[in-house]
Amino acid sequence: MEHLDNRSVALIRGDGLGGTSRVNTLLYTRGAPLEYNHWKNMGHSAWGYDELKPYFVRSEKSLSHSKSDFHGGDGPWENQTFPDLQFEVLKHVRPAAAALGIPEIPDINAPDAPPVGCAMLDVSIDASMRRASTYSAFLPADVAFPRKERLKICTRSIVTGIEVATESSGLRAKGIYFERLDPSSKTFYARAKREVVLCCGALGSPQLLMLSGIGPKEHLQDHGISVVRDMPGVGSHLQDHIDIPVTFETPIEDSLHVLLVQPWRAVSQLAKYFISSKGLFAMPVTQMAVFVKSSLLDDNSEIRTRVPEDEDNVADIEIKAIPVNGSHIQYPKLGVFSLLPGLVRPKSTGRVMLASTNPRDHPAVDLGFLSTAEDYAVLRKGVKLALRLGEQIRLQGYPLKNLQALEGQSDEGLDSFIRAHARSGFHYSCTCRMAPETDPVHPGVVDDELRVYGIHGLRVCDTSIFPEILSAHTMAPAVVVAEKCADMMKSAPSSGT
Ligand SMILES: Cc1cc2nc3c(=O)[nH]c(=O)nc-3n(C[C@H](O)[C@H](O)[C@H](O)COP(=O)(O)OP(=O)(O)OC[C@H]3O[C@@H](n4cnc5c(N)ncnc54)[C@H](O)[C@@H]3O)c2cc1C
Repeated sequence: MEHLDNRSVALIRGDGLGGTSRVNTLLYTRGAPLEYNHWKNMGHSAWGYDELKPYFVRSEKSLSHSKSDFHGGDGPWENQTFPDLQFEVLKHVRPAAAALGIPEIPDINAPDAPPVGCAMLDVSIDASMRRASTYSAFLPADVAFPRKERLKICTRSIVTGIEVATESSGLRAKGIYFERLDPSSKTFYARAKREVVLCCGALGSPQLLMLSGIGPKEHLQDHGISVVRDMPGVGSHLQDHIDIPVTFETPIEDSLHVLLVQPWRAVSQLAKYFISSKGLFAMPVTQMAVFVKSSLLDDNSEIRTRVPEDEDNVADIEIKAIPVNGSHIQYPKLGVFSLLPGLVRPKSTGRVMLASTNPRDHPAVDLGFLSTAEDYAVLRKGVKLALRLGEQIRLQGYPLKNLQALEGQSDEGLDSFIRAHARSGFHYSCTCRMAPETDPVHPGVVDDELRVYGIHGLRVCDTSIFPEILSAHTMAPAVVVAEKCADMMKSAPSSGT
């Protein structure tokens, strides 16, 4: 990436039923009501917090919070907090934050959660201490099997294109082409009786649209693809959270790395998990995070005592505390603790393009990280705050050693540290954005009912439709998009849209 000293950063996606929720960190956060109300104020009247809250509640079964106006108690998707901290270093995080004037937040998903605080996070792990992926929650055997006459699931398959026909009423998606992953597979065709719904994620959905001739005309022509519909918005406005790992050495016993260095510990912990559903394998990697709104920090990342009047009261920095190495630099045999300041309201945007016309190739992704100066300013404060938290943990008597050399804390020094260590937060969004197609800067791809402009019978339903990225981890908002999409499809006329 141009602004990361031309470094590449790793991107991850889960390929399987349940998508990336099969491999992710399972943190369940929703974002602030103000952010959804911002979507609403952008003109998407059915996408404000009050309109979406019933979908959050409908899908959720919280095992840690009482059922309420905003927490679900009967939904299919379980989550819980993990207040029992198994690593000493984690026990120091809340006191360290308190010493810096950062209070505890009892529930980060409460609509009135403040923009500064330290919170135990909800994690989508079920009562049996198993991963509650969207697959296990929403497509369990008792839902899938009774529907097997009308529900066909093709695993180990890849969609290679959408068939779009020209009818008297205009363009219409008629079905999809797909292949088995086996390289010698023939091509199959599935006809859509009503609609085609793309849910290939913010990297996959624009790729498939472009492979099908729907995207920026010049880019399609460069790849020799016949243009079905010129849509400059497809793949543009890619947004992602930017994480900067700040790593520290801990005693090996006090880091998850103990499982690598002492394999017998891994075996005994695994046995403990299978026998009693307890131990390290029953714990999420991330249990807590510190949230801060950068305008409430001064240049030394001290909390200002006088809070500026600001209606946009949403944290733009999230610092995750994890007992493991969060950086791309390897520290074999060391115990590592990381604080991961993440910029969760980035201004930088990138794009998804085709690398080739082969659907099995990954798309070419430019995250566009750090293409605006504003993002640097927030990240500097995030890194300084992480260092101050580390210092406080040491002041409490914990033997924490800095692992990365950071020459002073000048803007130049911090910026080069940020460039050298930035990594993806894996929250890719907005590449088929819900926005007017005529938006002069970032043209939209879908309307408020997630229908692709100018093509009947085609919707997109994943994080690519976000009009703007949220400060939340993106899995719970993706589920809400899916819940809402299902309702809109049920109420659509049977001839399709
Ligand atoms: C390592 C990691 C950790 C994360 N941790 C968290 C977390 O703790 N909390 C959180 O909220 N979010 C987290 N996320 C992000 C979250 O998982 C995603 O935002 C969310 O899963 C996005 O949902 P989606 O439906 O938009 O896309 P996905 O879940 O990515 O699903 C899209 C699916 O479509 C498939 N696909 C793509 N193209 C094709 C094709 N042509 N044919 C067939 N299938 C195709 C992909 O293989 C994928 O399985 C994490 C992500 C990663 C990578």
